[in-house]
Amino acid sequence: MEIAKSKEPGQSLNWRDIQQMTYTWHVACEAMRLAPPAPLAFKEALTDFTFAGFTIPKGWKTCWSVHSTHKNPAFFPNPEKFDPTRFEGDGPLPFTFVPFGGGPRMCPGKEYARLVILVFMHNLVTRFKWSKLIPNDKIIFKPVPFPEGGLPICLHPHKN
Ligand code: HEM
Repeated sequence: MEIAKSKEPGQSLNWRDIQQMTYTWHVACEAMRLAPPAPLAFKEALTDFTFAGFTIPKGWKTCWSVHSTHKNPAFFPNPEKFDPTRFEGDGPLPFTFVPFGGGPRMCPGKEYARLVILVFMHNLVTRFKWSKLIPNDKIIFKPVPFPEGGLPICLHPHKN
């Protein structure tokens, strides 16, 4: 809300504002941890390797799960709890929070996605009060996250 308070009504966000929206981004990250928009991705093994006692031969197609990494209690204690403070300080260990993948083929759209998400959240919060019409609408995976009831909401514009 610091950024929202510093703006005149109708004044647009600038790049410096975006860089300072740390808490908002932590909230978005925690939402993507619990419901990763891309919950799995495919890779081809370039060499033979062993993982968790399984030998994966070169050339095999593998599927890695963002979802199970994000729910691993060794990296995210009490993993079902929505807690944006997990991202404070140094945040999660490298390659444990991977909604955009990791390594050389990491999502090239990450920064653009961050920009769009932050601008959307800023405008939603500063312009509207909103409420869910289905209070306990669940997120289901088929295989991407989807609100079971379609997440209808009621938007009430702020007075000023
Ligand atoms: C919240 C939004 C987004 C999420 C969660 C997301 C997630 C991902 C993930 C998990 C991968 C696979 C990375 C890997 O295999 O290591 C990926 C790849 C990719 N993403 Fe995104 N993405 C998002 C938005 C975007 C946007 C906005 C663009 C383009 C403007 C984009 C373009 C791509 C491309 C081209 C690849 C393939 C990269 C490659 O194979 O070298 N993504 N994304």
